[in-house]
Amino acid sequence: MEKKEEVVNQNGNPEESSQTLTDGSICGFESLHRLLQSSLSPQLFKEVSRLLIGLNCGKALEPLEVEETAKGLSSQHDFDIQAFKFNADKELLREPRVVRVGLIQNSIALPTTAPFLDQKKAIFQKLKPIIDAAGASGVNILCLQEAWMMPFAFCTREKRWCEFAEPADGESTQFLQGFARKYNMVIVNPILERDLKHGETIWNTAVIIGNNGNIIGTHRKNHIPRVGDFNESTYYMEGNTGHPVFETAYGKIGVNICYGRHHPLNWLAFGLNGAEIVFNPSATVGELSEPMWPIEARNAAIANSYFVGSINRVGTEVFPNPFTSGDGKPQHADFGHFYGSSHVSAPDSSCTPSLSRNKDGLLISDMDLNLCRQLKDKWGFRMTARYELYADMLSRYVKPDFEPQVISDPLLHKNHL
Ligand SMILES: NC(=O)NCCC(=O)O
Repeated sequence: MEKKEEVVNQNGNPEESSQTLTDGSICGFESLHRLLQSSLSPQLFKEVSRLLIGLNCGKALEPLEVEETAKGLSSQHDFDIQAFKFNADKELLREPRVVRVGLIQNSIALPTTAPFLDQKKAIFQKLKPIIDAAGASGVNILCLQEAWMMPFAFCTREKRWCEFAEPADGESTQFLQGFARKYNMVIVNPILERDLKHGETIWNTAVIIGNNGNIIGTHRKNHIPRVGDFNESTYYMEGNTGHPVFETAYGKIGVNICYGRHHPLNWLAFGLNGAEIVFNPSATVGELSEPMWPIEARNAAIANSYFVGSINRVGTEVFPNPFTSGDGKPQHADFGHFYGSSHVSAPDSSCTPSLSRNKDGLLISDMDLNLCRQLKDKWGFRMTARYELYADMLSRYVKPDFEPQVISDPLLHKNHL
């Protein structure tokens, strides 16, 4: 993205103009990475990048050439494509296990006032060329954003948005099954699920579609936000599927849906079940969580010796009726800006630059899954974790008679005067 005309304050620093607020950019740049690249000398940028996004096998992450058909689709349909390669060290007894992973971030396609069926169809249409670009690029595992098949209406608390919920084998899954077969691709399909066999209850679910177009299984979001406008508990309950890891043709994958990323034990459980890649399909806004976004994902990748694919939707979704969330803020009709910034984090603490903050995009990453075990061997986190200490602590903590282990200074309340 081109740098926009900059508004500069008296100290010579760029100032937030109304333009930067409304177009979702950072002072006219599509991402922090691009801002730094454009503002620093090449030498300084290299050094800042080393610290900010780390090194993979001692080197800056390798960019990959984007495939021609995919390039054509991206310019025709106005979405970004970026591609990178995570290497692992060469091993003597194992061949490299390189998997190509795709993440898609997007805005909704029609205003939230349009008829629901039109909105849904328009999102499907919008996604089609982006998924085709992933397929043409040879992506093996593709993940979409949280509840990609609808506007993220959970701020409103209006029940009519429940109409978007669909069975795990419903329309969205059927739509994606075609691509899975066509491109021999595993697809992670995060939807608002209606469970027909259990009284039509609603869940926030990821359906895992195998590369033969079959449904391998589902995972339901474990942790539900009750923060700011994220009134999601109005719509669905805490998941009942545990922390499944799905063994696919291309690797063992788990899905930690959105707000679950704030819970280290949630990440841990997917790791203990053997995940090599954990996807974090999300919907979150700048004002609430942007500084946490890159840190939590990278920390999870490091602590659990797996790759993390973080995806966030893009844009500002305005709803027909204003709402409040009991936080004293004036009534408003949107969540704020969904800041995109999808990226991949690796167990060696490297990560890709983020996709744009304000544009649809496809991020492609080749990852040698051998890196997971190499990092386990190097750092030994699994071996030094002392799980038994924490199992004991937690089993005591969940009992009603738990007493925190606090040793007070006996002189704490003594009057020294
Ligand atoms: N969708 C969702 O869980 N959003 C919560 C906001 C956040 O965790 O940043």
